[in-house]
Amino acid sequence: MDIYLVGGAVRDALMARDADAAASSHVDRDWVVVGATPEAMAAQGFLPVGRDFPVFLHPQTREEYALARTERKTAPGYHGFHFHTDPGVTLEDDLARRDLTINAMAVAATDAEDPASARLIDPHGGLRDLRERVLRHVTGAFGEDPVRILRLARFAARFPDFSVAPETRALMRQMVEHGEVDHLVAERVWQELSRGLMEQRPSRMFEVLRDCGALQRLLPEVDRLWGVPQRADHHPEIDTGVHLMMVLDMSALLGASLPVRFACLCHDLGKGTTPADVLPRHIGHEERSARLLRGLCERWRVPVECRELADVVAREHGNLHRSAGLGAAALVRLLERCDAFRKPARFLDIVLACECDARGRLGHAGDAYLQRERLLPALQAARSVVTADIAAQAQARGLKGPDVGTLIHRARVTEVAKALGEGALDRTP
Ligand SMILES: Nc1ccn([C@@H]2O[C@H](COP(=O)(O)OP(=O)(O)OP(=O)(O)O)[C@@H](O)[C@H]2O)c(=O)n1
Ligand SMILES: [Mg+2]
Repeated sequence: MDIYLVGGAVRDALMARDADAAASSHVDRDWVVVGATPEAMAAQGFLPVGRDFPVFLHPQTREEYALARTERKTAPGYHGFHFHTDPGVTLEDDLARRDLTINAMAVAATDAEDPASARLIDPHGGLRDLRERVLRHVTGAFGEDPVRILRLARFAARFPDFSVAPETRALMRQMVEHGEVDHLVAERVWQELSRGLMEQRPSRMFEVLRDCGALQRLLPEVDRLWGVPQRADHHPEIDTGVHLMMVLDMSALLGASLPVRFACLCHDLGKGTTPADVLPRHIGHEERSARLLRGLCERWRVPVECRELADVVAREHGNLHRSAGLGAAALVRLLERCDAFRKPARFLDIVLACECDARGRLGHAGDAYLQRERLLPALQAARSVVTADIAAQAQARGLKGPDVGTLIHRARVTEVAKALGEGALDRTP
């Protein structure tokens, strides 16, 4: 049997060489095995990944070794695949079924330590596309797997200076028109979207998905934000979709976690359903965002941590932005609504998402989020209240649940007022 290194490890080694960077340290190496059978793999100690899937794990390194295969589509969507492997399937056959030319290059396993100096097996011009910074599909096989649209969009977010080849754009549009993305399963969609959100320039993923029409099918709540105006005094970029992309890229620039980036993605969904006669104002968009968010999260089975952060950010981002004008009592109420006393670490995520929102505006990227300088000391002061002591005293006086809550609230307001050097009364009506 002959073994080859393929995919990301080869691509990234060549990119690092071209960039004159240190050898790339691609962690996840993918291997192709030519001229073997499942039985021969098992005899060598490789462990099958699934029953009907020609992929094995190396007994020591646990890296993936796939038998060279061809694929045929038998039904729409992600599940309808038939694999064909036999010892006669060549490396070239296997490379031809891959998604992008830059991912369809191989080197012999004996050269795997230094792929950039090895003899490259590159039947589809992957190296040329890597140098010209083009994402191009390999063959019509791309059209058989709609997940590849999402993968391509994710690679665009990872390699933001790459463009999409015109024929690949056309193919993706055609796939969307034929309803291919309507059969995607939630797990795969969320997997790719979440990875793309974590890349260097998340906006590129959404631009690519929007361009081919996939965004409209997968995330219509996001897609319809383009063309929706906002007040120019608050939002010099005006367009809500443009603003959203700036917020997402700011979240990446600030190294935000996935829940924060997802919260950024969803914070303004409600602006897409603002009645036309109210524009460019968006009164009450927070509540509408939260409702649209619920549907989106159910559709794509978004994990609860992302969902919950996005919900509170959608509801409260405007209140955090306006918190400079709040007195101690209103600040404590805001902190309570954010569940900041039980989840102080999560409150930092809420503030960070709001910072991305504020700085994701034309001309505001360099602003400091001054609200933080008041919100965090307020939280710290309020947390200094020992709730157990107040509860014990209250119980000794015969007080019950809601009254205890009121006493704790008042004590927090007092502490916040002291810390901010203000009276406890609201400054705003
Ligand atoms: N739907 C898919 C999934 C994977 N591949 C092929 O399998 C390789 C390995 O897949 P994966 O590890 O997911 O991507 P990498 O390109 O290795 O990128 P990275 O691991 O850096 O994310 C890809 O390069 C590509 O050749 C494909 O053609 N179509
Ligand atoms: Mg890989």
